[in-house]
Amino acid sequence: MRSTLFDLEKTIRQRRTADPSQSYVAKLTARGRGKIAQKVGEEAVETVIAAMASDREGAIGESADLLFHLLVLLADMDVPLDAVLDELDRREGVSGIAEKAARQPD
Ligand SMILES: N=c1c2ncn([C@@H]3O[C@H](COP(=O)(O)OP(=O)(O)OP(=O)(O)O)[C@@H](O)[C@H]3O)c2ncn1[C@@H]1O[C@H](COP(=O)(O)O)[C@@H](O)[C@H]1O
Repeated sequence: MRSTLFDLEKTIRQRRTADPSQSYVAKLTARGRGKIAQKVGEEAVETVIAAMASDREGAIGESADLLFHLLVLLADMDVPLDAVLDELDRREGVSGIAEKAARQPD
């Protein structure tokens, strides 16, 4: 899983400067960060809609679209996927309930 995402991250970084008529990544990148962010939002909503319809295949496809567009956005911000995975590693074993309680002692 990690290598699939890393391979895709590498491809996306290479394709950013390709010919926009030949590359979706280049075309979307040329439209600006706002458009990339909008696509991430759209794919997130489509994933939620598929989940709420108990559409398993739909949720898989929309989740792939979401991860892909998130990687395009991270590349545009020059944030390496490694940084996001490191953050998840940092959180490993820390219960979300305990973490929230530590943040909000009341
Ligand atoms: N994983 C993907 C991937 N997932 C989804 N998509 C594209 O994302 C687009 C989303 O389509 P939409 O209809 O939602 O969006 P749109 O119509 O283009 O845009 P709007 O109408 O919303 O403005 C489709 O064109 C999909 O083909 C992807 N395009 C590329 N990749 C990967 O990125 C690599 C590089 O792609 P290119 O940059 O096109 O060479 C490919 O080899 C793949 O590995």
